[in-house]
Amino acid sequence: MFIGPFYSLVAACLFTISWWIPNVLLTLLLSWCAAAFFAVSIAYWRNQPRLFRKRQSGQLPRISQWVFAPFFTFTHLYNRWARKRDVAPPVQQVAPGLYVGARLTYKDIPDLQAQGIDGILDVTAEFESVDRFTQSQAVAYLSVPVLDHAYPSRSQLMRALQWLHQQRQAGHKVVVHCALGRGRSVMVVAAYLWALSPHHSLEDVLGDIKMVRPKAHLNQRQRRALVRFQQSGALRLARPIAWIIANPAAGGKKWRKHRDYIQAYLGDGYRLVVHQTRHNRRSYQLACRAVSQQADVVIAAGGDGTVNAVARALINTAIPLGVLPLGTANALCHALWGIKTKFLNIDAACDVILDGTPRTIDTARCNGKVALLVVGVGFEQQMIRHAAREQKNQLGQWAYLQGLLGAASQNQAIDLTVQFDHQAPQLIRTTSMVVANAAPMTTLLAQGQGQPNYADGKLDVTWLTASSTKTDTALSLMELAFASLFETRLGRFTHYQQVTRVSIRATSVIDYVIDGELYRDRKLTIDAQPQSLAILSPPLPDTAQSDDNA
Ligand SMILES: Nc1ncnc2c1ncn2[C@@H]1O[C@H](COP(=O)(O)OP(=O)(O)OP(=O)(O)O)[C@@H](O)[C@H]1O
Repeated sequence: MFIGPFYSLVAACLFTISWWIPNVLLTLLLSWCAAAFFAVSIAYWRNQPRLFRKRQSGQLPRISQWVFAPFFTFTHLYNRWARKRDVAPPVQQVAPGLYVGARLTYKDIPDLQAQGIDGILDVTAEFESVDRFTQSQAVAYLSVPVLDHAYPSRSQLMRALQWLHQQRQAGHKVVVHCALGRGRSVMVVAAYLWALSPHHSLEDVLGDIKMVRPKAHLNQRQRRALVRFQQSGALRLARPIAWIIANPAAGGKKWRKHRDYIQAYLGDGYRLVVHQTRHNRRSYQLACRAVSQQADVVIAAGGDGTVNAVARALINTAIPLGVLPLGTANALCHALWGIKTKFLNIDAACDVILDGTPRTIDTARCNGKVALLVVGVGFEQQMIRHAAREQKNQLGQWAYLQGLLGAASQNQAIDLTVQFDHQAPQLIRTTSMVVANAAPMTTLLAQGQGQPNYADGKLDVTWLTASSTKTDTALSLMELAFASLFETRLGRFTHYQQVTRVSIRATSVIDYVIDGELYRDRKLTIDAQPQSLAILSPPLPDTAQSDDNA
């Protein structure tokens, strides 16, 4: 998109000029302009309309008005110039009771009143609303701030559509306006008309708008975003239903602390049904109920145990899983979206659920139970046994490290008969065997060849050579750390194999762990379940370079 680079260039030019000007006052003035344009360019690069802090009332805070005054002055002057050149009326009806408009000023009020328009959907981020209009009881107003040439987020669009639909059903006449009534407003109106007639093509919908307003034009990014939203089911007129299944004990009782905030945040985009768990079986039962009642999204709020129990009910359904990482380690989120999820940011986690796109990942099945992360025998199981709830409440994620050190210092070897796929069974003496579907780098015992790929349809099996000395055990853990950091296997003390099925037997009962929960069985059979779980993930950045602006 050219707008971000354009404002960066303006900022760079202004900085350069300010550097050469001998007058201190002028230097300060130009530096201020440059800083304002630079900040705006960053907002454009990141598609972040929040920079201006436009309020729900449509007003811009005084501080924003001052800080970004050079930018606002520029946009006002450009808008006035462009509107003067425009021969088309600023507001035009494109469907019964639905209008597309340019930025509204006091001069437009008589026209709006004459047409009986009593609803305004303002999709500008950079202009204040006409307060006489928005503060009137008789006029419904909604601000959905979007940057010029950009497109709304999924949650913004869903909110806009639901509001538009409510207004239209209540018999209001509504104008959707942006700066010039060409791009942003057209995109929202097109989304609404497409939601009303989903069997039409986007070209049909845009064609209808263009018949009335020929200058209506979506740029490539807006078009692609609209198609993406339509394909992912975001163009709906009723608020989707999300079930939240929350574990109040997870992660040192984080749910209790953040519950109200989360409900208010997600309540913007979803009708919420909230349940608290008592144990994992209950989480699973609740998730099954959500599936049978056709929830649109089921959100697990807690740690990996809760996520696993909820996911179990969603495997091979079309209902996506949302995750609020309120547990201790939340290794799945770490594996899927990176280390940043370790530093809990409620807003970001909620945004993924509001704006995220469902992505399908593999899962595994072990003796009929679901594994999203790992099935572990030996050290992994002993580590989880050590990291009991009180430990996790006291030490947080350090409880797992303490557990691993405890297991490594005991260094207990076990004899397993293991069969990989259709190979002949082999006897393996080991201190740790981990079968991984997904595992972040912190799940050290699963890093035989670096982080497992959770979308390759395969399971990654890592095991350690049973060693008689603790030094060898320490070296094998270091070898895994190396593999994890450099995605390179040394293979001196550790072994690795990629399979789709593995069976493990022992002479006695096997203690094992699945995603942090402890189990016992005589024999384990673990199968890869390729592409079996849809999970809401952060939207992919729009990579397209071309932009033929609207
Ligand atoms: N209301 C509750 N009170 C106590 N325990 C609960 C409750 N609800 C669920 N549990 C138990 O909590 C465990 C799952 O915890 P979960 O994995 O979600 O959090 P965590 O252990 O803090 O995080 P992580 O697994 O990411 O480290 C399960 O054993 C489940 O039975």
